[in-house]
Amino acid sequence: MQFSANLGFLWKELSLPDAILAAKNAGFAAVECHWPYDVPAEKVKAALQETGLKMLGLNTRRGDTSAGDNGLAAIPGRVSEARAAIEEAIAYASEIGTPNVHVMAGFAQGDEARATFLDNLHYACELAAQSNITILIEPLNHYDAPGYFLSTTQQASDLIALVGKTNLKLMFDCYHVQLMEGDLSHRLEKLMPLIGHIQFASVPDRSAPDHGEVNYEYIFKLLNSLSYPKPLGAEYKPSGDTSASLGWMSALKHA
Ligand SMILES: O=C(O)C(=O)[C@H](O)CO
Ligand SMILES: [Mg+2]
Repeated sequence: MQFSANLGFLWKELSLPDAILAAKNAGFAAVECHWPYDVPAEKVKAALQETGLKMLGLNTRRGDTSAGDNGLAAIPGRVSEARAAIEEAIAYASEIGTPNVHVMAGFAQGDEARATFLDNLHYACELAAQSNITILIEPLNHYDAPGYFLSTTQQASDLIALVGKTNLKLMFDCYHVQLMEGDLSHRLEKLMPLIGHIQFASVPDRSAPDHGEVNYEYIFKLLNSLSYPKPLGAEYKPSGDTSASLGWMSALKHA
């Protein structure tokens, strides 16, 4: 198994370029991040080149976080902001060679939100295809993100079918899926053709994946048996120093 360090949570105290170096030194095969926009893309690109790591994914900007925004793409009346965020994310990803952009839906409910999200996803997929980029959508759990538009894998599968683009995929975050739906093994098997990236953390405390209600040794063995080919995203919140939280890596690498 190979792992991707999610630098939104791991080595958070370091600058993004330094966090990339730290991930390399710790033995990660790739990295991913949340919102890299405060760092010029050339600096991130230089760190990726120096380490030989790929940045597997990044997110669209969330909007005005001080006003509580958590994404824009499903919010009626904010289409031009949502599209600007999509354009910015795709341009940044394309400059640093990132293959996936997670388009964040935001807090909204109902038919108008759904229609807005579908339109914006269509727009994102067409733009992303020009740079060979995949668009990801990620169901988030109701405890951390109450009122977030996208909360289940069923909802995500329906949206993917409706948009009908081959570069629209599911971000399967085991942490969120376990909290909302459970049944991880069957869901991973069934949804495999739709999955663009997988993330993991302990459940329910979202820390290192060596305790809690999910047995990741079992899940990673299953992914191996399904020949899942890509690094798995370690997106957890270390309870202290990141480097001291990595005992799980050697234990799970050979799952
Ligand atoms: O919260 C998550 O699980 C994510 O992966 C998003 O990128 C950040 O909201
Ligand atoms: Mg996630």
